[in-house]
Amino acid sequence: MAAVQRLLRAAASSSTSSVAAGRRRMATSLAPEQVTAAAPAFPFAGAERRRRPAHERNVQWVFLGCPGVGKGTYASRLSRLLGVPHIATGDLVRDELASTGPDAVQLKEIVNQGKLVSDEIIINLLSKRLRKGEEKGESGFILDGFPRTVNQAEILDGVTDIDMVVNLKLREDIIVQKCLGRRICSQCGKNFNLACIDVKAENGLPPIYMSPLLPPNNCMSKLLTRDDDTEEVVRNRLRIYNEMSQPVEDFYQKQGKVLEFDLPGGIPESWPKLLDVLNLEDQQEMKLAAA
Ligand SMILES: Nc1ncnc2c1ncn2[C@@H]1O[C@H](COP(=O)(O)OP(=O)(O)O)[C@@H](O)[C@H]1O
Repeated sequence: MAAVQRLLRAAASSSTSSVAAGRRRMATSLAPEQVTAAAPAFPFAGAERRRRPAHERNVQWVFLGCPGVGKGTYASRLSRLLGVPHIATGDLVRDELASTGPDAVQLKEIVNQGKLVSDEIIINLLSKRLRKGEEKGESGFILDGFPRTVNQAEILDGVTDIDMVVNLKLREDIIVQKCLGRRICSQCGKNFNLACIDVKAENGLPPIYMSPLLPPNNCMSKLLTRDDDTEEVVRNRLRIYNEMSQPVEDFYQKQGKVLEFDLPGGIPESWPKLLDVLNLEDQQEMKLAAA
């Protein structure tokens, strides 16, 4: 069964607080003889056997980090380098908001307060995106913004293998400045950042310089700020991240899959270092040589 169908089945049971709860509910809804005879040990037990081994597919990575840390930037660069889709659940939510879909109004309210949308909605959006990709022959992925709760991480674990989790880190005061500088071009859809971060070394912390990511002239007059990039909402998103998503880091730490990466600065400083720790410098050189 395709990963998408497994995820959709997981979404159907994700309205409970956890996969374990879904498993218990499934067992208790069955007659006792069915529990022993028919109930699988895990709702996706068949899926376990059909997982594709890593050597038969492309990488399946997750990017973690506070809102605004730069997950999108690095995940999309790596996805181009490795030839895998970069799937950002925030983008899926924004696409849904821009649509006239049935969830759009309810979603807008949640997102504009910096809150998380329900696991059920997000998993449905992700499943749809994965299904489209599978139809096009995509293999592997870099997930950005998912999972954000332990429940989402458990569901993902139930349907597919995650090879590695890259956890990007940056000081919170810098993250707030970066979020407030974010702009998106209403015409081409590209992301830019007007903030120039120049923090001196203090209290034993290294200096950090991040140059702005300025748009070309033709985008300049079409820049929009996301409705959820006000200081109040950004701080709320960070608070929610610390509460809900910090445990996701612990979840993957226990599996020994986390690569911690402290961003040393902007893209020029961080990108080569990230390639170095991921052992991807050769890949980058090959790609440049082929270009
Ligand atoms: N995995 C998820 N679970 C729940 N809500 C999500 C998830 N991913 C995105 N969202 C919703 O979309 C909004 C924007 O997400 P995103 O673009 O990832 O934020 P940021 O760029 O600030 O990290 C979030 O504030 C949240 O409301």
